[in-house]
Formats: sequence, structure tokens, C-alpha cells
Amino acid sequence: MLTQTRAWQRLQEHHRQVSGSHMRDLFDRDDRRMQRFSLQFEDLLFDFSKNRITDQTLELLCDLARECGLADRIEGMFAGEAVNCTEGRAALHVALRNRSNRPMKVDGEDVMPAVNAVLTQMRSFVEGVHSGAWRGFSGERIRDVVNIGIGGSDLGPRMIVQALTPYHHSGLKVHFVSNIDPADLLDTLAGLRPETTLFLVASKTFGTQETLANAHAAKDWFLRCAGDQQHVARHFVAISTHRQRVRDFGIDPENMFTFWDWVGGRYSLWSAIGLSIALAVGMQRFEELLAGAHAVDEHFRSAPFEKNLPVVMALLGIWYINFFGAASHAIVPYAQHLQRLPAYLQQADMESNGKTTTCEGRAVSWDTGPVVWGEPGTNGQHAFFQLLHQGSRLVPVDFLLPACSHYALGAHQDMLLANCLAQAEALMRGRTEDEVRRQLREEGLGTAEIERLAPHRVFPGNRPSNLFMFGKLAPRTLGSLVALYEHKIYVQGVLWGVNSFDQWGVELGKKLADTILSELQGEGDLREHDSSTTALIHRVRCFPRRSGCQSGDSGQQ
Ligand SMILES: O=P(O)(O)OC[C@H]1O[C@](O)(CO)[C@@H](O)[C@@H]1O
Repeated sequence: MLTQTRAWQRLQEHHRQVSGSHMRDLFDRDDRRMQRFSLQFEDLLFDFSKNRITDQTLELLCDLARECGLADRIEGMFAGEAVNCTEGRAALHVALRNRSNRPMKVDGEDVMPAVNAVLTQMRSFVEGVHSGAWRGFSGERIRDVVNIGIGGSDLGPRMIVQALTPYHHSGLKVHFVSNIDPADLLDTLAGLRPETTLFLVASKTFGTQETLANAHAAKDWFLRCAGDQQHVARHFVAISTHRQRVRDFGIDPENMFTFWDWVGGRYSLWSAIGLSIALAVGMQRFEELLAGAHAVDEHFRSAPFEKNLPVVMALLGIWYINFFGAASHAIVPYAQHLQRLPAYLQQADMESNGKTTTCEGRAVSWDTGPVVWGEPGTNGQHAFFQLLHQGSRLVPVDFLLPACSHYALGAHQDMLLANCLAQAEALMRGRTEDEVRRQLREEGLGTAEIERLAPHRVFPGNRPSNLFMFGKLAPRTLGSLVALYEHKIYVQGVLWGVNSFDQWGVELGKKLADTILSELQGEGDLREHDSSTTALIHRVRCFPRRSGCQSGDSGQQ
């Protein structure tokens, strides 16, 4: 039991001792604080000095990890053990980026030959599309790629493709369609020509309602132009673990890129699910992404906990969630191209650790995964930073900051950097009442006005943040960053005792949606629902939307 470990008890005591201290004083007392609480990994600097920690905090947190058997659990994951305890599966996404090519085994079988074979298949496909050897049915080159997938079959590739915009292959645009809202597919298709469009149907299970419905609609759109079913082969490829369902859909298994059940959906961007990435930036860049992640895997496996980036990231999170009661964690990249990183990490973290049952089937009596959210800076400063600075809740923040831009535009990048550093400093240091009064006096305000305004202009500070700084956002760096977060999530799952690799919590809603869908489309009696759901279904049935929308009266179909 986590809460009965010796380290946990000592951390509780330690929390009582240090929770009253202010980071401002910790910095003032120790001008080497940044050096002591930062780690360098290749191009990445991880500054975690602006946290409410001392040397002892870190020691005790590492003790907690040791008492929870973290070292064995890390090895277990790399050894292909069934760490996904409810589904009896390995979670071996690290094999997908195992650039050392050392054997990695699942059920006694080395998976590397199969992993390498798919990479070879991806390379030849990507080269074919880029060179124009792979053409559409009319003989024209492929100009647009549409990835149809959702959740892990969308968020990772979408985030990476956007993050690597400066590396995009000219002449090819990659689009993503995920939502079952007809607007998503129709808006995307509106600008495309079937003759020059390639669809990637990305679904681990090939059974996801939204993806299949969108893929069928895309195929209808394509066939309305191409006519002949045999042309589908030049325009539709599947990425899945499920060969039969791919065949049933009408995609030749020749055009299928496979992966395996030991790859979790939200950990799958490194697999063939990353085909959209490889098409966007080329296979070499994709392999650089894998290499960056692999370097982190080696670090994660070998570095002592105190110097182990993902372990330290995870322990800091646990410190705030379990000892300070933090309920959420903000991800704020100061990089427009990392716009989708918060959404990606939302799934990675919340679908992994949004659980309250331990692997042994017991209810946890401690808090688990936080609400992960965020937006790029500086936009976020003008939206939610008010609450971060002066709100009643403690929200730890991760800042991600490329020191250099791929673009040159006046002083923009320096302004971006200055804003990020200023926010982190302000969150930490705050502004005392004395400082406020002094400033207001300097501004020439009278005593009464100072008294009135001072309480509003005090910043408590002592608000924790981590900061990742790196050079330009390059594929290798990005691969490392994503792998760091993946392992952070695993470490937290291990300490909380939950299975980070299943997602039973999304099943119930999916099942109910199937039932309600047939009720919306039928006229008969409803099954038993609560009075609210029943009334809402009846309300929907009354809307004239069905004839209008389904017949495509917008003219977009
Ligand atoms: O790749 P698939 O099988 O279509 O699943 C898509 C997503 O659906 C989920 O199962 C649940 O929403 C995710 O875990 C997964 O990434």
C-alpha cells in the first residue's frame, strides 16, 4: 500500500515542515539552486528548480519510488512482461523505436524483425509517394494525404506533423480527420481532389465507430469520382492490427501496415500509425524522431532516479498531487507548432492514469492522474494565467521553450522567450505587499488609493513550474520530449498502483451511444433511460435536421 510505505509517511511529515516555506527564500538562500535542480539530456535542459522542494524532498520521493519497486517495473516493461495487467499484454512501444536493434521479446519471441520489416515497408511507400512512383488512379501524383483516425490514431501523429511543420515535404499536404461531426470530414474534403488524395485509415482495432464511418464516407466520396472499385487500392491504405476487418472494409491487405496488440493506442505514434508523419517529413526525419525517443529509453533504464528525467518529472507530479492536493497540470508550450501538445498529453496522461482501481483490484485511497490541459504561450497568458497567478488552486505548470525559431521575424522570438521566462519567474517569486506599496507610491498614488489597490495587486508566488529549454524544435528533440512524458506517466502509474495501459472507462459511453444511435434513427419505443436522456432523445427526434442534414442540403457532399 502506497500510503503505508515508510517513504510516504516521511514525505507527509516533510510536507508539514516545508509547505510553509517560499521558493523566493529558497532561491535567495542558495544561488546554485538552478544548478542543483536541473538536468541536461542532449539538447534538452530540464529546469525544475522552481518547485517547492529541497534536497530532502527529492531524496524522499526517490525513496518512495524505490519502495514501490520502480526499478523492477521499468525492467519489466522493457522485458516485455504483461505490464498491462487487465488485458494480459506487454506494453512494448519502446521496441518500435529500438534503434539499437537489440532483441526485445514478447512471449519469448524477438519482435525486432517484425518492427524492422514494417519500417522498411513504410520507407518504400513514403519514397514511392514522394518520388511520384506511387500515383493516383488517373496517373496524377498524390498531393494530399488524409489520416482518418481518432484518439491515439490521431492525436500523436497530428501533434507531431504540426510540430514539424518546417520539415514538411513540399508538394504534399497532410490532413487529419477524427471527429464524427460531419463538418470535420466535409470541411477537409472540400478543398481536395479525389484523383490526388490518399487516405490512411488508422485504427488499431479497425472497429472504432467514428473512424469507420468517416472512412466509408471518404470511400463513397472517392468512388463518386473514380467510379471503379479497383481504384480504391491506389487511394486507401490501412494501418491496423486487424487484418480481417481491413479486408472486410474493402482495403487489400497488401495495402495494410500492421502493428501489434502490445502497442497501446496512445503509445502508437512510433508504429505504422506514424505513417502520416513519415509522409509529411520523410522517413529519415521519422527515424530521427524514433532515435530521440530511443535515447530517452536508454536514459530511463539506466540513470539513477535522482538524475532520471522522467522519474523526476513523475515524482514532482506526485509531490503536488498527493501532498499539496493539486488536481490539474498545465502544459504551456511557448511554440505555436506545439499547439496540439496539450491535447496529445491529455490523452496520454488522462487515459493512462485516470483510474482508481489498483492492479490487484482494490480501490485506491490516494489521488491519481491529474486533469492535463494547456495552450501555447503567449496566448495562454491572456486567457488562464490570471488563475495560475492569483487563483485559489495550485496548478503546476510545464513550460516548453525552444530557444531558437525556424523562422526569422523581427524580435518576435526574443519576445516569446522573454514572456515565458517572465511568467515562470513571476509564478515563483510573486509580489509581496511591501513591493506593491512601493511600486504604487512610485506611480504617484495617494495613501488611500494604495490601501484600496494593494490587496488586489499582491501575487502570492510560490507557484511551481518546470521548464524545458532546447534549441530548434527538431525531430530528435521532439521524440525525446514525447518519450519523457510517456515514461513519466508510467512511473506515476506504477507508484499509484494502477494499470496505465488499459482504458475500460471509455467503454460504457461507447456502448450507450450504439443503443441511442439506433433509437435516434428509429421511431419505436426507447429502452430504459433516465428521464433526462429520454426527453433529449425525443427532442432530437422532433428536429427537422434528419432530412436536411442527411441529404446533404449544404451542397458540400
Ligand atoms: O485505434 P482505434 O482502435 O480506432 O482506437 C482509437 C482510440 O479509442 C480508444 O480506444 C478509446 O477512446 C483509445 O484508446 C484509442 O486510441
